Amino acid sequence: SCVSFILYFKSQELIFHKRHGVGKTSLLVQFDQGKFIPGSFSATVGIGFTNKVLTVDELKVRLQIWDTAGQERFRSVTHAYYRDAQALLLLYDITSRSSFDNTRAWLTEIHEYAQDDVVIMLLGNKSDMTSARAIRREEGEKLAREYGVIFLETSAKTGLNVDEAFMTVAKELVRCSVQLPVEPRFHLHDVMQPENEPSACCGFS
Ligand SMILES: Nc1nc2c(ncn2[C@@H]2O[C@H](COP(=O)(O)OP(=O)(O)OP(=O)(O)O)[C@@H](O)[C@H]2O)c(=O)[nH]1
Repeated sequence: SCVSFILYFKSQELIFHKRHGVGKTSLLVQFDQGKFIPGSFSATVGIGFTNKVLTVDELKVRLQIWDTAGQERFRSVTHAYYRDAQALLLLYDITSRSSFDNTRAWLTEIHEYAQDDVVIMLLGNKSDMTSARAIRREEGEKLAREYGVIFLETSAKTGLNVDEAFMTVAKELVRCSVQLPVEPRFHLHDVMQPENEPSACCGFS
């Protein structure tokens, strides 16, 4: 048995027209290939995606991860993808205050465009760059708490929490889809028993 989910991966960073990528592509490469390829990724243009299959409680979960351009000029393109995504990964760079400030704006925006039961994860990337850190871990945790979303600090370079981040999202997606009592979006009842207690895990709390 296999279930599929669409993940939408987003970051945004524009400083005086100079691009400072927060590491989306690097994080996906680390997740996909288990290695860090430094430097020189060409800026993501438009939208690309990676497919990964994870196993959650013996259930195969296919994640279709859409890597989207952070740049403002692609906004109208990327808005269309909010609606289809079951999970949103919002990435900021712990060495960049502006990338962190942007996440608050997205969290508000998501309310408007995303499905109500979307799983949201906030990720603070480049956690290996301790001497350049501009955002304390507690600030990330606080923002995540405020919006009721999951939070982790990651490093595409060292691989810290990279697998954990996607595994956490996959588990949450399975848990949330199992809990839909009336019209399950995924027919999981053959393989898993629905839990009795509904929880506020899905979507904004
Ligand atoms: N030290 C460190 N550097 C990183 C990390 N992740 C990415 N980088 C570096 O940051 C720069 C930008 O990374 P990209 O992966 O291209 O960023 P991006 O978010 O995909 O950029 P766009 O697709 O244009 O939005 C590159 O020089 C990477 O090598 C990390 O976890 N630690």
